[in-house]
Amino acid sequence: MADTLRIALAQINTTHVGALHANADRIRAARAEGARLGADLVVTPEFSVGGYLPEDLVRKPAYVAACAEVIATLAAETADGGPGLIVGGPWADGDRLYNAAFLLEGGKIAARRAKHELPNYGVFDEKRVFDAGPVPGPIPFRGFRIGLMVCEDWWLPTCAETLCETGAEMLLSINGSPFEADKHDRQRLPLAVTRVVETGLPFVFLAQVGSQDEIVFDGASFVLNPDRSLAALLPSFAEDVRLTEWRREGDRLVCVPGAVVPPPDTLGQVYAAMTLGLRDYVNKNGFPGVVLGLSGGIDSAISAAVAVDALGPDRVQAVMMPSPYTSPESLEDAAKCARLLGIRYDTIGIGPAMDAFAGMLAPTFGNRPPDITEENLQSRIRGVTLMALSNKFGSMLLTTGNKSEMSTGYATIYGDMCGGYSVLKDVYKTMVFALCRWRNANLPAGALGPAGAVMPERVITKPPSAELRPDQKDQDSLPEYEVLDAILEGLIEGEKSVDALVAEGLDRATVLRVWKLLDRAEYKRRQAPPGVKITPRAFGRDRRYPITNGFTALVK
Ligand SMILES: Nc1ncnc2c1ncn2[C@@H]1O[C@H](COP(=O)(O)OP(=O)(O)OC[C@H]2O[C@@H]([n+]3cccc(C(=O)O)c3)[C@H](O)[C@@H]2O)[C@@H](O)[C@H]1O
Ligand SMILES: Nc1ncnc2c1ncn2[C@@H]1O[C@H](COP(=O)(O)OP(=O)(O)OP(=O)(O)O)[C@@H](O)[C@H]1O
Ligand SMILES: NC(=O)CC[C@H](N)C(=O)O
Repeated sequence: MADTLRIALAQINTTHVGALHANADRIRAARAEGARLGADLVVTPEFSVGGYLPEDLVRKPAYVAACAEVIATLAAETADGGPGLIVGGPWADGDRLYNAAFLLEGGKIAARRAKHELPNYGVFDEKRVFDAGPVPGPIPFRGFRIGLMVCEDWWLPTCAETLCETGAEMLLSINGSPFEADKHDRQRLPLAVTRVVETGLPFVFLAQVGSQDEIVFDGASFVLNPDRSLAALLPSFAEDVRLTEWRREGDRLVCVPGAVVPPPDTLGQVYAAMTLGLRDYVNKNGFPGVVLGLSGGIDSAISAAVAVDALGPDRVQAVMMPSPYTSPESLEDAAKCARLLGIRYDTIGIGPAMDAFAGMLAPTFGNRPPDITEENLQSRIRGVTLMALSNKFGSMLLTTGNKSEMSTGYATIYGDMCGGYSVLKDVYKTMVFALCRWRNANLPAGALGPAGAVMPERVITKPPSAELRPDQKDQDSLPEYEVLDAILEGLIEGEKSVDALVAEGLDRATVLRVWKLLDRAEYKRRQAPPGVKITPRAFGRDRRYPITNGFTALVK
């Protein structure tokens, strides 16, 4: 009986959903690296061939057939005597379609395991497109019995328990686990410890890294030994192919302890997720870079910083678009921020367009006094201008609204909401302030931007203002951000009642006002660009509310 097994954990960015040949090349490179390290088995993440999350793409028979072809090719390549290979992808079996793991060994598909537990909550809808496989049994591999599971399988006890009872020597899960701040400490590690305690088996969590539309995969793969000690923790937000060595000790399989790379602190994780999300979105969709409006305010400053760290200064263009209400401080701060970041900075005044619209609309508006209409026009003129630059130069427009604004509708639809992607969509304003301070004090790993402060201090300390009329401040229209964000978190992430929030010390009238703002802004969010998921309840797939909602009027 063999006593040593070497498993390479390929924590890779499988290029993107549907890019099967590029994904296969990435898998091949990981297998070659595993072979170089002396691996017997190379493990790649959930749906590594097809790209994760495939959503309704799996309903296309052509996609499923193409995946099967690529998997067959990869299987044939394992006739070379090198390591076995675990990949993920769709498996059409008669009229059933599974999310499956495939063991490729000796030139063929040696085993398949269909995902048994299909996640159908949060961002997931797997019951809609996949059939559930049977509870898995262990797979024999070179003298060892491996308990292979596909992601959600290990989040519930049944599969691990059955694998243990049927003789598995280790639990090995391949994952596509979406990032949420602190998910490793808060959820994955404690749950993995539970599975180890329940079964007495070592546990491997092999995760993918990268981003697909709104979802970031943060990596942080790990191995737990039967005594619950952490034998390996791979980096967060970066690819890695790590060799793990397994030995039989009595009747147990144990992993030789290796490097443990803890995830960054919470702000570091959120910043890294925003950076990876934007980088992969822009690169996978083939944009040369991004353009954004730089107002001298905090939201556009941090968005620009993330863009520079994601793409490098040469791929980011900032545009200041002053109106008669733009303060000299904003002009100075925007220019200084662009200088600190080393990005191209253009100035395009919007006064002429404001005058043109005022003249065009005057006969129809008659003697109605100026109001929010004229404010929104400024925002829309900026949106049209930025989209013109995007059309002309091919860069994607980066939109800058944060979660506090998206929650309350404090943004102009077809105005500052214009754009292709957002890094702040799921970040509350209070966290925006903290992230700015964090970035000015830290150079994130892998960042393409400069070290040191990249946002002028005044951008962080001055009161937020949209500058759409003289002396306007956000707090003329909204509660203080500390109060607003506490209420929003309670209503959105907590689904709390008005009474529960009042019992926590919040003012009833303010809570009611925010509740109504939140409900009424649903129509804006449905038309908002996608953005990086950071919290357990991001707008979009994670939180699906009706637009037409009569319950709002009943809330007291
Ligand atoms: N249920 C519904 N379904 C579909 N459409 C609906 C709708 N309710 C209103 N609408 C439409 O939406 C329009 C109102 O929305 P919109 O035009 O956006 O305008 P509105 O929401 O009234 O105003 C925009 C708000 O955002 C603030 N703002 C603007 C720009 C930047 C910033 C900032 O600091 O970041 C803040 C601004 O001060 C103001 O409070 C209506 O005129 C109507 O056309
Ligand atoms: N004068 C300006 N020049 C360039 N872009 C602007 C200008 N004013 C607003 N924008 C764009 O519109 C977005 C919304 O701006 P606004 O100042 O109204 O609100 P904000 O949410 O406080 O954002 P910020 O903190 O970036 O100012 C900005 O982030 C920026 O991208
Ligand atoms: N892809 C999956 O099955 C992932 C589901 C799992 N609960 C997670 O969030 O990590």
